[in-house]
Amino acid sequence: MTETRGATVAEPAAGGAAEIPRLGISGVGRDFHTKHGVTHAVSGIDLTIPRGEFVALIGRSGCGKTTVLRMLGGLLPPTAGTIEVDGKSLWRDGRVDSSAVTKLGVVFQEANLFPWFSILDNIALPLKLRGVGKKQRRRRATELAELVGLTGFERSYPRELSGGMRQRAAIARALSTEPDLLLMDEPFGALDALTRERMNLELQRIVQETTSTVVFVTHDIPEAVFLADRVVQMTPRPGRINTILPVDFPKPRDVELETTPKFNEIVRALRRELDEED
Ligand SMILES: Nc1ncnc2c1ncn2[C@@H]1O[C@H](COP(=O)(O)OP(=O)(O)OP(=O)(O)O)[C@@H](O)[C@H]1O
Repeated sequence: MTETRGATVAEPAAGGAAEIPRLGISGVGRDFHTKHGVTHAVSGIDLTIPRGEFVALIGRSGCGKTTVLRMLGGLLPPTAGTIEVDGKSLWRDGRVDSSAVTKLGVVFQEANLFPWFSILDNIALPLKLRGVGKKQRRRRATELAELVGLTGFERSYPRELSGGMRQRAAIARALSTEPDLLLMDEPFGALDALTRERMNLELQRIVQETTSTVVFVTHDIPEAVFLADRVVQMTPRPGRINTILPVDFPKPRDVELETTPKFNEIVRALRRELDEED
């Protein structure tokens, strides 16, 4: 296990050739101008994420995690730096490149399903918006419902499902367009501990089956260590990267991992970093 402070970790290139990373973040910052003055929410973020990597973003409330995710998701333009998806700029002159944004899937804390659509229609909605024919999108949505363990609930409505099931439907919807990059902001934050543990296992399986690259925001340090290949810890005012911690436990990981001394040592090391901010 190596530790890197405030640095970009260069990725080893396969076969010696320089591989274009899935995500290249360079010098990214975001200021907010309000009537009370300027908030430097995020500053000098450098991070390179290769294909297939799972990166967890942790840090105290207000350190800029959501701001970073919104910039990566094409929802908020950076005021400094560049973001590249597969080597292509996501933002140009404050405007998002629509061809780059099609490579992204986003899941938030709230599932945000449409209550008047069935689960199948919710999952298929992004495909409908892209003009995919009814038969094809229903077939794909049915496959995705199976992938996230919702077979048998395709005709149900969101209100008839539990919070965990709704979140699984939201993940299936985000995956429907086969995104190259899945961005998740506290997706399991509203769930009880047991459901959250189950969702972590499910997410791990789904990510392995779809070979997705993931940026996952969480407050929960054990959750971050359980899921991630690297944990990126941010500090506030302005939000910066403080530590990048590789987590090299083999995958798939089992919940038993959380009882091992090495797992707890990593969790404690990250907690210490957060405590040092006080
Ligand atoms: N639209 C906005 N206008 C003004 N300030 C903002 C805006 N959005 C975020 N901020 C400020 O930017 C900083 C970072 O906020 P952000 O929501 O990204 O933090 P966070 O780490 O995601 O917090 P939490 O863990 O509580 O969700 C905060 O100081 C916040 O007040």
